[in-house]
Amino acid sequence: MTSSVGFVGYRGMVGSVLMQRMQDEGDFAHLDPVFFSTSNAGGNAPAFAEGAGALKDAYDLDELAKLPIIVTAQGGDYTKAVHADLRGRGWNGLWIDAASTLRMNDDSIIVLDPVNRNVIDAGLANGTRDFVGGNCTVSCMLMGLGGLFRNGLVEWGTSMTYQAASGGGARHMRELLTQFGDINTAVAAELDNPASAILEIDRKVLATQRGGLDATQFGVPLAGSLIPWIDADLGNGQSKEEWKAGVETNKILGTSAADRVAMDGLCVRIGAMRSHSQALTLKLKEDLTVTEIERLIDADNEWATVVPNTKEASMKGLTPVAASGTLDIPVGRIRKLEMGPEYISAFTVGDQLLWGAAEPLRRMLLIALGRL
Ligand SMILES: NC(=O)C1=CN([C@@H]2O[C@H](COP(=O)(O)OP(=O)(O)OC[C@H]3O[C@@H](n4cnc5c(N)ncnc54)[C@H](OP(=O)(O)O)[C@@H]3O)[C@@H](O)[C@H]2O)C=CC1
Ligand SMILES: N[C@@H](CC(=O)OP(=O)(O)O)C(=O)O
Repeated sequence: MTSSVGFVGYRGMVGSVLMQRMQDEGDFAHLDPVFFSTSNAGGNAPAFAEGAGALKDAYDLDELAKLPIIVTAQGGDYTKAVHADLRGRGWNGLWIDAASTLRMNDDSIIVLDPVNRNVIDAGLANGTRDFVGGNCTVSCMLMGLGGLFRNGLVEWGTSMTYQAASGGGARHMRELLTQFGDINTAVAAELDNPASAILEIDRKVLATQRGGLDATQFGVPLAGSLIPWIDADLGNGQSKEEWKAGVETNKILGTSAADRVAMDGLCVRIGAMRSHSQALTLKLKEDLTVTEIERLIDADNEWATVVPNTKEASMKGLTPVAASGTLDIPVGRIRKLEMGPEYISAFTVGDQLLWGAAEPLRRMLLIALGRL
């Protein structure tokens, strides 16, 4: 007996990665998918879902309410527009969502089952119906460093992020590539001539960045530069992305107020395509050896992988290029800092469309279906 599952946002960036993972793992054999669209109701369901019928209107509450499980990667505006009304009319199904809208509600759980399966199971048993994927940097950090956090070894931490263009969505990725291309075009003749002066090339690049690039999505040029602010301005000097590090980490871990781990830092957009990186400083509660720290990280889950703290291994295995498209979460640059024996550094990279977005949703669906 299979369960019907509604999918909203299946063709967006997170939704596409989710669909691909579900096809790769054969998940559709265990459910009857119903696809929804906000823009093309009546159109064809995706080709991979043979027999799924026409796309339904994602704003049609009657259609949504027929389903025991809805998975959405459509975005926060959609969640705001539909979720409360659906609940308001008595719908008691499971809502599995990629957007941040419901994350910090008391009656929702942030899903990252390799880290908080106990919280998810308890929630299901106690009647929780809203399960939300975490912020991408938070989820990737906890997948990598779960061995330290879950053993209660972290007193506080800072996370300085290097976030890829894909965190903004498909149009942001296209804009970054277009900017790189336009910069290259502006100095193509000089690059072809080995005798041309590098300062002249640099001057032309800067002039193009300052006046000749389309920056509609990011607001300012990203190619050859960076943007030290992600998400909304909270008005207290902190960005919303930075705020999420503290509140979401503690909610996922289910820490009590007394055990709260202070997490804060600066979130920065860089010109990587996909995969978020972060440099961490952690104050541990104990003076552990680096060997013991590495053992705890490696042992925590099957995806966290310690990269030896050498130049060669770091350059090869600890980059967005190495991590993108994989479920691996490499963690490297682990060493004691000058500040004292409990202070360590670490650097981790994770594909924020996989563990940072689609994979926790996919696994929550499998848990709900009793398959994980
Ligand atoms: N990007 C990321 O790294 C992460 C994103 N999230 C969250 O996931 C949610 C979805 O994000 P994301 O997938 O990036 O959003 P996208 O903008 O890629 O997709 C969202 C929706 O846009 C519509 N759409 C309009 N034009 C197109 C087009 N040309 N191609 C594809 N879809 C189109 C689709 O709806 P329709 O088919 O109905 O027209 C689609 O479902 C957001 O809430 C985001 O915050 C969470 C973690 C990480
Ligand atoms: N804000 C993230 C992506 C994202 O969608 O995060 P959230 O799900 O917390 O809104 C980024 O831009 O890299």
